Amino acid sequence: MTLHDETTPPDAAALAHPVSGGAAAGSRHARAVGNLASRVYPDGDDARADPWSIDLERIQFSPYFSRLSAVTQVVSPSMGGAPVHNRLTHTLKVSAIARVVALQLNTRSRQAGEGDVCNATVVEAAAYAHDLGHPPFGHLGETTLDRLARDELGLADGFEGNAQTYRILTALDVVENAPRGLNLTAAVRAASAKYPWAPSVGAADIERIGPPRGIRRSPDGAYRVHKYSAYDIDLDDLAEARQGVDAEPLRQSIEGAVMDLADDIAYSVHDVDDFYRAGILDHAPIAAEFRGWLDDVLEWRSRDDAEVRAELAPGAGLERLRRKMRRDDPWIADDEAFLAAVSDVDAEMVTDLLARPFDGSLTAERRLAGFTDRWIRRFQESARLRPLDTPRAGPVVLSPWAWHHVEVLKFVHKRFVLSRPDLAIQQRGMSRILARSVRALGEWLDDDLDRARTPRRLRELIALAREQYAQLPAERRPTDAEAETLARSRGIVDYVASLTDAQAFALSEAISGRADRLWALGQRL
Ligand SMILES: Nc1ccn([C@H]2C[C@H](O)[C@@H](COP(=O)(O)OP(=O)(O)OP(=O)(O)O)O2)c(=O)n1
Repeated sequence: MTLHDETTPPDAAALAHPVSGGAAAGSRHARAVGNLASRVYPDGDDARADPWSIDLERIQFSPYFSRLSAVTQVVSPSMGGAPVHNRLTHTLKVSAIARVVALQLNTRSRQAGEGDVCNATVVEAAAYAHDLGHPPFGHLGETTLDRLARDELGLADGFEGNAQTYRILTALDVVENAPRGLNLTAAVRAASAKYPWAPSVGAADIERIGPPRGIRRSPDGAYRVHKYSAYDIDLDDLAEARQGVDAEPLRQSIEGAVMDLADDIAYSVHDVDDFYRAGILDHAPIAAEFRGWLDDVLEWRSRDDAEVRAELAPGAGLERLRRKMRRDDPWIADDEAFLAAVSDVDAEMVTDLLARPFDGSLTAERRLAGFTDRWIRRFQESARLRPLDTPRAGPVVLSPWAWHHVEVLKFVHKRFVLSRPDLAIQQRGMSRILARSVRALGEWLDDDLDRARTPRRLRELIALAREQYAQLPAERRPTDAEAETLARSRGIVDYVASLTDAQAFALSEAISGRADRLWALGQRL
């Protein structure tokens, strides 16, 4: 069985389903365009070109965007060795994929006699923006900064890469004619919010539709908000942006949903590419895992959960994945689709690709390019509009078949790359580097005798956060003393989060007394 069966275009009836708040798909932009294009501050630039292209340009010209070339995707680009994706090369691919998905959705909609369903330039802008908030060292940096923010700095809304993206767009980055942020349109800001809520989202709001992806109910009944696109001080900006798009509470806009699935498509394929090239994806253990599951599908399905959780034999990882998908996403999980996905990945990736180690030859390059092109195209073509019948999915989704294939590819990466102890040990070191920098900056700010020499940018970031806390509505505004502490904390986190991997290394070493790192931070300090 192959993916091809399931990449047929969605039918006209599917396209006519209500999306984002019940509007007929084709009428959405025509009706709301005034609000979609609104900016927080008056902006002379809008006379120059269409507002979405202006936003796209602002993001592409941002120093936060250039910085992504020196930020970890999975492993740090500053480590040398085999070339791997960094957050910039990843972003470029997400945006190329997202644009094609958007255009395909529009073409099919027009063929079905409807208008466009999404704005391709807004989709592209959101894709360019989507990872701006990734801190040094990628996900590891995100977890470390979140822990430090909550446990040591008193920030109840922690640190989250998506929320940091939104903060950069709307508060930290600058354009000439606005006091803060890039002054983007409501449509682009809303589309950049993959998880359109803050950690303070109320249980009643969650219960209205059920917990979306990024929010989980824990055994004590409370909701844990793992992913979110706004900190408390940026929430009003997000709420205002979302008034301009007709997305329901806790639901992505159509353009945001396209960006989200393009992200999944991009990394599920290019992570395999990176680690196959680097010689990290060993054929034998991966083939054993796939064979171990495929040779005993019925037997695996019949075993009880506790047994499978403890099982070490090859195949157990895939079985745990199957159970997790059924548990978390019963609206789409399907045993036949899972079996097809494991069989296809086994045939096309494990047997065709990994069995022959990458040797740098043009033949190997062609084989890899064929694999990448084929899978990206299938996934792209499978994207379709979906009625809002589950809180776990946005208004645009991958087909069930493509979704299972993406999940199996991600599994290979998680199981055979991310869980390696050699990667883990290095990440533990990087975590220490960030913790050292955060603590040392805090001590410096507390040093009455030397505070005046702290970096000007750090003090400006603190002042910005202080101003934002002071502008919160009375019922959410902290006291002046609390705001002072919170602003200091948010400023430190903003400062460290916007370093590149190499700058984070240099800061930590310089602050620990390594004399040869004196100029390594450049103008940053
Ligand atoms: N513990 C982890 C988790 C993920 N990754 C890598 C694998 C992918 O290349 C990329 C995925 O992370 P993204 O931030 O791009 O996307 P997600 O969809 O996982 O998260 P989010 O929705 O928060 O963007 O990061 C990693 O190195 N370590």
